[in-house]
Amino acid sequence: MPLRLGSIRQTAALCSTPRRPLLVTTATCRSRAMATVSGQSFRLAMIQLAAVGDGSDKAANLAHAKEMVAETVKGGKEGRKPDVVVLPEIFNSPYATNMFRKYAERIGWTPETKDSFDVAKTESESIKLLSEAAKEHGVWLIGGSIPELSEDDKVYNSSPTFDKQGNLVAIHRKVHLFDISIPNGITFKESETLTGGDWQTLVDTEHGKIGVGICYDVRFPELAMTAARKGAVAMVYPAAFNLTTGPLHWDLVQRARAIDNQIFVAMCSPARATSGDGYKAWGHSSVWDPMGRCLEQLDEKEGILFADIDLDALKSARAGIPVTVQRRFDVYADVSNVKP
Ligand SMILES: O=C(O)CCC(=O)C(=O)O
Repeated sequence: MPLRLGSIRQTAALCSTPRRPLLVTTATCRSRAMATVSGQSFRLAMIQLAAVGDGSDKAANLAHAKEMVAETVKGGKEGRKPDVVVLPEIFNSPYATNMFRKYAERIGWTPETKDSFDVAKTESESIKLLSEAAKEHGVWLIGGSIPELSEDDKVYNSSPTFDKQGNLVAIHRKVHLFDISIPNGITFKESETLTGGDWQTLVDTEHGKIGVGICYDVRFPELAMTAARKGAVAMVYPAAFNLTTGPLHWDLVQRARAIDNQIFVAMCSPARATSGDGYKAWGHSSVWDPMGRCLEQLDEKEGILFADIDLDALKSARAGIPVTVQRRFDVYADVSNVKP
């Protein structure tokens, strides 16, 4: 009998790179499409956050996230403050299709109005809290994801990114909804209550462009490929795989996106719930380098992961295996459709 999970979702590193300063690499593809990789190496931290209790108390989840961001900026054992901090998918609400609307918040940000967006005026308590955390600690914050209620009354699974001053610079609305049914495994249908987003998210930081996707988005190679072709040095996915597809695919999809595109790939999961009949996340938040090596990975428990994103690794991966200049668009189509 397939497990039906329509209703609820909710420290230790297993596998380790020195930092280097500025790098500018130019990669050319045969005939067209040039991607310029530039930026500074940086330290990434991901918080594998545990839901508080059964995950239903939004205020408690938010307070815990705030506490964990404050802990993370202390920089772990090495005491080195991260530049970019990431939270997991749907961290302020249970992960359940019938809960999203109840927990959804009006944010009021759109790509068109982003320059006039004022955090102080948003109705969203989660956005206010995350913005304050980013500003207080002076870090980039990819704020996991939260259910968002749009002006036209649709609900999205949305990942907000804040700069070091606390400005909300991007929102990625999960593009590919998690609708799957695996016999004797898991059935989940986000489209019961969610709408898919309709833009790609690339965040310009002083460290380089970072692409943001959410969980199931990782299964669509085109999203990562086009981000890389537009110059992204990393794809970061707040995520929450499950106990069926996690052991099979979690590592593989990240390695595949990393190797194919010669970029860093990171996925940040919630910690696995230890009780209750709610969604059980795979955990295992991890970071992979452009050669497909695991830089750091957690187990299933709550924890904080730190990884150095050394942009020289992009240069050497692309020099050693120069697929970026070996493509044969005279033989097959350039499906990325990214123009130089
Ligand atoms: O792709 C998968 O196996 C899991 C995806 C997922 O859990 C999600 O999109 O929330």
